[in-house]
Amino acid sequence: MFQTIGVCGTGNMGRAIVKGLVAAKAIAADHIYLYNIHREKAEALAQETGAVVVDTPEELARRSQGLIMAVKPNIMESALETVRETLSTKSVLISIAAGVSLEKLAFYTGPETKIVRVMPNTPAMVGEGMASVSPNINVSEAETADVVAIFSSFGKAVVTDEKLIDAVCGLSGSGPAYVYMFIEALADGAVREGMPRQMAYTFAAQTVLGAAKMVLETGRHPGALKDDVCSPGGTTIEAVKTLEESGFRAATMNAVIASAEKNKSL
Ligand SMILES: NC(=O)C1=CN([C@@H]2O[C@H](COP(=O)(O)OP(=O)(O)OC[C@H]3O[C@@H](n4cnc5c(N)ncnc54)[C@H](O)[C@@H]3O)[C@@H](O)[C@H]2O)C=CC1
Ligand SMILES: O=C(O)[C@@H]1CCC=N1
Repeated sequence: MFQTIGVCGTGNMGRAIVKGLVAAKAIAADHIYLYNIHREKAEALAQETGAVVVDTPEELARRSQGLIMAVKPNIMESALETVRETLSTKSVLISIAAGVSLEKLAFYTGPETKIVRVMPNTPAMVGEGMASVSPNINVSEAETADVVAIFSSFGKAVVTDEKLIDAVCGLSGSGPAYVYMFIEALADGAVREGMPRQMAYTFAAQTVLGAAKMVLETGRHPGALKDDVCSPGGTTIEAVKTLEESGFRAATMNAVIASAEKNKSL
């Protein structure tokens, strides 16, 4: 396991990873180094978590056995330029950027660099992340296992062929946004029926959490679990019919495909 981790870019995803790591106690907070071009953002996260702010990207690279690049895809090239020279040959560079291939990352850093592409998601913050992990050829099995261990400490992490990363992005990378929209819509429906709003969010979120747990823990087909809720001639099948009429499944599939397509084009 890495003794030190650096995070370059402490925005929404960088922050979620640091908070997940610290809560999981996967690595001592004072061995997590943060750099943000807007220093105050890194300092705010350091205050919350006990991680350490460094002054320059060079220092970040020098100190980090695992260096997580959590900047936007369009500035990855310039951000890598600032860490390339000081990154130890033994360190592993971990990019979470959508749409930036292992090949392109190696082009920016040099052919010898150990690089792992990871597609995480923001529920990392509460220990329920889902991440894919795709190493390049310079990364050993033990180093890949170290990256999986880091991302497993705050959720699930699976070694994945890089060619599946567009699908991963469309499903679990972007997916929390679709689920929040679903939760909002469920709650709005109940509010329409007279339920107080805060109560509706609790009922909606716990329903999503419980249904997700049923899929993961029973191993049963989601369709069979759905059938168990639909009593013959009952209430649920009326609701299912309206969802089918509204194109719920096609809309959801199209959302995953749209995000995956965008990931390919970045
Ligand atoms: N937000 C999400 O749910 C997910 C994001 N990602 C990837 O994570 C990366 C970051 O995304 P977000 O956190 O959403 O963006 P964000 O805009 O919230 O965070 C980016 C951070 O980088 C900082 N920054 C800009 N230039 C910098 C530089 N040269 N050096 C250091 N820091 C710099 C910005 O001040 C900002 O705090 C993207 O590449 C995105 O594709 C991947 C999976 C999920
Ligand atoms: O919206 C984005 O581009 C990033 C990548 C996956 C989730 N958020």
